[in-house]
Amino acid sequence: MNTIPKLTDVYKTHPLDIPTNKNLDSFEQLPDTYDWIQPDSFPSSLTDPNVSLSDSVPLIDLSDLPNAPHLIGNALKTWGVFQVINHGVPISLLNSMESFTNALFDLPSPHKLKAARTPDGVAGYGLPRISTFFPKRMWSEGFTIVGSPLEHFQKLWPDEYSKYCDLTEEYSREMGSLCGRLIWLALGELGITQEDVNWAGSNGDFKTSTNAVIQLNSYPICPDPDRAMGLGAHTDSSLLTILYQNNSRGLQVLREGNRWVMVEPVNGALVVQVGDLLHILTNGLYLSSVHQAVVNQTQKRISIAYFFGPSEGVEISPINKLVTPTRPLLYPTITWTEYLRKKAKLFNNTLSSIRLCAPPSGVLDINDHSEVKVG
Ligand SMILES: C=C1C[C@]23C[C@H]1CC[C@H]2[C@@]12CCC[C@@](C)(C(=O)O1)[C@H]2[C@@H]3C(=O)O
Ligand SMILES: O=C(O)CCC(=O)C(=O)O
Ligand SMILES: [Fe+2]
Repeated sequence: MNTIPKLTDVYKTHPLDIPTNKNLDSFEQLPDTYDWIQPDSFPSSLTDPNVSLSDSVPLIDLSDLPNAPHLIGNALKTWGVFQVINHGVPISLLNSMESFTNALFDLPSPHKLKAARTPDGVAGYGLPRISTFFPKRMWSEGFTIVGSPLEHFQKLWPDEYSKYCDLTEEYSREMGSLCGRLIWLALGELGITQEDVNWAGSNGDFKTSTNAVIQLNSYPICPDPDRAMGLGAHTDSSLLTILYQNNSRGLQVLREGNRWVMVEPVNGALVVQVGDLLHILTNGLYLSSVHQAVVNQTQKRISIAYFFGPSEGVEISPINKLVTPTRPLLYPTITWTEYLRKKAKLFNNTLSSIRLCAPPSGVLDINDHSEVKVG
């Protein structure tokens, strides 16, 4: 019998030793290794007067029925991202997670390194794996949680680990149920019902058929933010990602493949982004959001990403109903672990590498944007 590869084992075949950042707070000047010079070749609405400021990421009120589903469908077809309010996740829980995230990154460096991610592991403290695809260092640090964080939290907080375990568990539960709701609203807009998604579980609650990864990000104050980059341009591999960025700017999304738009923080709002697997599931109809995080000189920033994806054994392929003569099958069948393995090698070229035919117009080809110009 074949054993199904575990999410925590995806990088076993492709280990990478990524050095962690020095204490970034100690720099008064931007070291050359962090100088991206031109972070990207696209104009940004912050710096380029020709980029319209009215072009902003849709903000959707989830309690606005009957309009919300249609607004979500539109946002995901044209942007691949929206912000949501009245999402049902208690604000107090978001605040607690934020305090916890700050507490984690405020620990002294040698202490954080007790929970360092190993070269062949997924979970733990360190620079995100994608940093190896960029010639310069990213101005950030991260902590990845897959399954139970118990072992790592015991090392970080020998006395208080259990309250932090409970907190992340509650956060996962709330985010998971929000993701389930959002996925059905989004798929409903494409005429998809529960019968069309055989892996969603008997009552369509995705409970046993999904897996989640939580990524905590920290972006210390940067002495020269225009030359630095917090997290380089990428798409998420998930089905859906829910990002909490509280009141701090930094997240930018690529609009129509040619300009960066800042996702302006809205109190209590969550950012919802399409990941590569939902793009595959919808046969390219929903756009996988290309995004990056920039840094600033005035306040440190944290963000919390919740990646919602299918369980280890679940095979994702474009939903039959979304394959038509005018919209031929765009992607093959793939599991999350298989996809992550490919992504570890091909990064922003992964989607196009598995594509079965040329995409219809409207499907963003992130291929063209994977190259970061330095110098
Ligand atoms: C389940 C996931 C999702 C991962 C890989 C693996 C664990 C960590 C996630 C992130 C977190 C930071 C950005 C990203 C782009 C990265 O480098 O690591 C994400 C990546 C992905 O969405 O591809
Ligand atoms: O910090 C942010 O705003 C973006 C984080 C992100 O894109 C990620 O963790 O995948
Ligand atoms: Fe991301």
